[in-house]
Amino acid sequence: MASLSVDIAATFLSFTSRHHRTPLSTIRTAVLPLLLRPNTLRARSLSFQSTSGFQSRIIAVDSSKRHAGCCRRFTVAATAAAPPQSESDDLATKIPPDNRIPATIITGFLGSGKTTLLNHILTADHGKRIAVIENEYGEVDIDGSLVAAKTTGAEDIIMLNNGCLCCTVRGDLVRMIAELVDKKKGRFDHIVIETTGLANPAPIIQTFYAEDKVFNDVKLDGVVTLVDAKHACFHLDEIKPKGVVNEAIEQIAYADRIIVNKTDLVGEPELTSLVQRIRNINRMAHMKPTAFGKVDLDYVLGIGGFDLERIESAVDADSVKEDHASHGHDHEHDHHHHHDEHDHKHEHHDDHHSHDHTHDPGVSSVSVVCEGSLDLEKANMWLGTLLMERSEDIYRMKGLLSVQGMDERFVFQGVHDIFQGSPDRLWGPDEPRVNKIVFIGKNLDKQEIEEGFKACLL
Ligand SMILES: Nc1nc2c(ncn2[C@@H]2O[C@H](COP(=O)(O)OP(=O)(O)OP(=O)(O)O)[C@@H](O)[C@H]2O)c(=O)[nH]1
Repeated sequence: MASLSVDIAATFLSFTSRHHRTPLSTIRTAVLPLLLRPNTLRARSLSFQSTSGFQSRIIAVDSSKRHAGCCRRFTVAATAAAPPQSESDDLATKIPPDNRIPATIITGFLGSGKTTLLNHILTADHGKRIAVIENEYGEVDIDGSLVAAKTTGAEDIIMLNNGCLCCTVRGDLVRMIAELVDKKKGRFDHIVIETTGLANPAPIIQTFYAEDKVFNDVKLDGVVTLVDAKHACFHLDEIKPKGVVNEAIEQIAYADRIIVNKTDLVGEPELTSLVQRIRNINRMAHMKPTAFGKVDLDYVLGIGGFDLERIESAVDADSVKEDHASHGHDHEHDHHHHHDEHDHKHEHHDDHHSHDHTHDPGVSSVSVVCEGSLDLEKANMWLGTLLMERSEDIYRMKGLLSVQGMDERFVFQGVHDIFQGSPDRLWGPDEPRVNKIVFIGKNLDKQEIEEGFKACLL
């Protein structure tokens, strides 16, 4: 398994070093398939090798077809002239220039304030025309929950009812985005997707890469997670049966922006401890405490959380970005809102009263910052093997690397088995070649990651 992984990473990174003068806008992205299941090894291996003459490519795995071992391939615009290398090249397509419509995922546990934030976005004066996709269970009182949206003219409000985006409704999401784009392109500037409180964001994120209908027209701008300052610890502490995810933790782990909401209901010590706890899970996200979802709009829209061009700010692990300025204790509202007030019926919905204050989320951030240049082969071996063996546990990753022989910085980001990397700007003549990587995931061993990474340095 390791050698295949090495092939994949080596092909990719070697490529980038050969074409290091290609501007980022031309070679924007490559997504490598990391192999999760032995029965998919062969298919993906063959398809990858058949593209080895290409300048860059995307290979995206449709996770809904993972069991069947299916994979699809795209090639980048810059490679359009390359002749087909194999039968499967008829699936080749171009990466569009990045004027795709941005989409923001708003997630957060039940009652954390997602709709409140959405209403704030829709009523704020930002001049953007926003299409909203709502994912709710059962009958939805659209009049009640999105009054502001209706009256202030969200371009479209589409309901995805009776299911969770993380499972049955994903196909519907793809269809709805495709339909929006087909019928209303030009009439809206941004898509906002509000998930149910019990959704795991990963499959929704993957939809933006694995589904070409979506990928060609829409780019994921970011994941915004609402955290209920009053009840979050309760949910984070919840022990789930083996193999069942704690959605509250996952929603934090995948976030680009975390809004710690309902600060009017807690005191400073409670908030400080929650903020620290969130920070332990996700060191990359920006975090802002507030009440009633009141944040600046540019905090949640246009954040470029998946843009390679913006990796640097995310991997700057030392810059912990809490903004206490907006911590509003001046609100006197007493909306004691508990998740039990919701009557969502879903198979993931466990008995919230059974928690026992054990605190072992197992999800954390690990960052490594070190100066030096990486040996390409060793780095390939290490990264390839890590992703091969641990991609299910690695929720998000971002990195900025100095590779021996490359004049540019190499930036990458990923979500599980989706990996994107590209040369970035040139290193400055006197600029220290500092590598920075951050992984957010389950059961990460900081020492092992740090030692493994440092062993790749020359
Ligand atoms: N006190 C207080 N109440 C809030 C705040 N933000 C939202 N609420 C209230 O909390 C309740 C739930 O807010 P919603 O915006 O509906 O939360 P949600 O995440 O969309 O809820 P679900 O979709 O049911 O998961 C509503 O009654 C809001 O008015 C806040 O900052 N402070």
